[in-house]
Order: sequence, then C-alpha cells, then structure tokens
Amino acid sequence: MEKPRKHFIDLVDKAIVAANTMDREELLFSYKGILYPVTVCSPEVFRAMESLEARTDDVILAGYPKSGTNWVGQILTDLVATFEKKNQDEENSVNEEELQEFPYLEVGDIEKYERMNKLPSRRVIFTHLLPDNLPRSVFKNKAKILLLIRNPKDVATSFYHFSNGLSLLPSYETWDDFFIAFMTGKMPWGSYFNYLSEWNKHVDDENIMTITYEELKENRALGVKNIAAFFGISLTEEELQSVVEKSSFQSMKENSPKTHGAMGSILFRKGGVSDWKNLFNEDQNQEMDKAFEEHIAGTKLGTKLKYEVYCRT
Ligand SMILES: Nc1ncnc2c1ncn2[C@@H]1O[C@H](COP(=O)(O)OS(=O)(=O)O)[C@@H](OP(=O)(O)O)[C@H]1O
Repeated sequence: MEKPRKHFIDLVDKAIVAANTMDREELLFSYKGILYPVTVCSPEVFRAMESLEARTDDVILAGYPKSGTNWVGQILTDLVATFEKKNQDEENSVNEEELQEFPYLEVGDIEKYERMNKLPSRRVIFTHLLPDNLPRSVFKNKAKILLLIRNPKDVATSFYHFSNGLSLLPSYETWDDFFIAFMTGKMPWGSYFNYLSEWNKHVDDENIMTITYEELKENRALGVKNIAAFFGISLTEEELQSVVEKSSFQSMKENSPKTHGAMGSILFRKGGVSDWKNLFNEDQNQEMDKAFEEHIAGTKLGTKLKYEVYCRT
C-alpha cells in the first residue's frame, strides 16, 4: 500500500467535486430501504453486483461505516500482498497496478464485477453492506468473511465528524441533529443496530470470524496473528511484525496522502477509544444504552462488544 493508490484517490476526488455542486437533500438515495451516497453508489451497480462470483479463497472484510474498515483493510491487503509475493514465481507475476479496483465492493461502475471475476486469487474485498445485500454467491460459495464491529458510541462519534468533514455525506448543524438521525437509522448504509442484528444471524457460520476495533486497539499483534490464521495466511514472525507496524494509526495517517488523498486528513481523525465522552450528554447516553439493551444486548455480537466496558460512563 505504499504506492499511491491512484484509482482510489481519483474516484474519491471526482465524487467530492460532484458532491460540491449538489444540495444536501440530493446526496443520498434509497435502495431496498437503505440510504447510500449517490456520488459513489447507484442502483445499477447494486444490480450488477449480483454477477460477482465469490470464491472460497476470497478475503472479505465486512464492517459498518466508521468501525475501522480502512484500518483492518490495510492489514488484510498487506497480509495477502506479503503472502502472494513470496509464493509467486516471477514468470506468473501480475502487474498489481492493472489489477486494482476500488476496494469497497459496492463502489464502482457496472463493469467492475465482470473485471473482478477475471482477477486472480486472492481478492481482498471490503464492504459496508448488510449480509442480505451481498451477492448470493458470497454465502453459497462460503467465501471467508472477517466481520469487524466497534462500540456504537464511538461509531456514532466518528460518523458525525466524518459527515461534517466530507462533502459526499449530508452534514449536520449540531451533534444533537446527527444523534437523532443515527438513532433513527437515517444514515448512509442504514442503522447500525440493524446492521449488528442482521450480521448476528451469521456469527456462528464457520466461514465468519468476528473481531472488534477495541480488541485490535488493545493488542494489534495478536489481532493480526489471528486474522492471518483465519485466512490461512502463513507468514514468519518478522513478516507479521511488519504488517503490525505498518497498520499503526500514526503510520497510516502519515501515509494517507498516498493511500487516501484529500480524504486522508478527514478519515484518520483520532483512532482511539471513548471519544464519545466528548459528545454524548446524559439523555443521549441513556437513549443509546436503552436501544442497545433492546436490540443487541444478550446476542453474541452484543456480548463481544463489551458494552459495559466501552460504553458506560
Ligand atoms: N490504524 C488505525 N488505528 C486505529 N484506528 C484507525 C486506524 N485507521 C483508521 N482508524 C479509525 O477508523 C475510523 C474510520 O473507520 P472506517 O475506516 O470504517 O471509515 S469508513 O466508513 O470506511 O470511511 C476512524 O475513527 P475516528 O478517529 O474515531 O473517527 C479512524 O481514525
């Protein structure tokens, strides 16, 4: 990921230019009852996505927006690239530049999936989508999925700052306005509580591993090791250590002009745990605690989130 990701940066830059000419009300569209940004998604692309032929050796990262998908995505991309590099003979080596697609499955053009069907393994794919909105072949062909979740108060906090920083998303005059929209699911990619409930139905699938943002924060080296083992990526301690080092917040932020262009300074914001304490008032805390109790507490994903540790005052 050290090389500039031109395709990524170009796509985001074009979307920013388009969004700058639009009214706030025009920025999102609804597809199957869920909102998405018009500048990077479209119904035509969602329909074309069904033609993706998922493979058992695909490396899929699923995470709601702001749960750390760019972070874990970097870890996965680096793990796969390191593994492929040492296992590839020179003659069959492929030009990585030509192979690059925008890493988020649902972002691109209608021909993207036909191109992806021709890419060699292993493909690394990120997505913010609900399980039911993924191409059916993902579950049918038992592609491996790493499900990333983050405590809902920090997700909301991160989403608020991102919405106000990036013109692709509707901005909010106040945190209180954003909080209402978040709690009522009027967010791009839908409600986070619904996201957790829907993915919770798959949590026991043998091809799914769940990891939390907070556990990765606490022990990145262990997280990287577990992720590599789940995908059957066998690397030396030194190689793993290099992946760990390159995925520190500091290192990714410094490298972000090359990897993310203008969006980098907005995306790599604080990269920590508990920033929600700077925004939530007492009523909002109670409202989210109640929603968590109603929708997620007691489920496997709910337990994994350690709400008592990360979300109580
Ligand atoms: N290396 C590393 N370590 C720790 N945290 C990191 C890292 N990289 C990104 N981040 C933080 O992840 C948040 C962005 O989440 P996403 O990448 O899922 O955003 S997006 O929805 O795909 O735009 C966003 O969280 P906040 O800082 O709380 O806003 C990023 O800072």
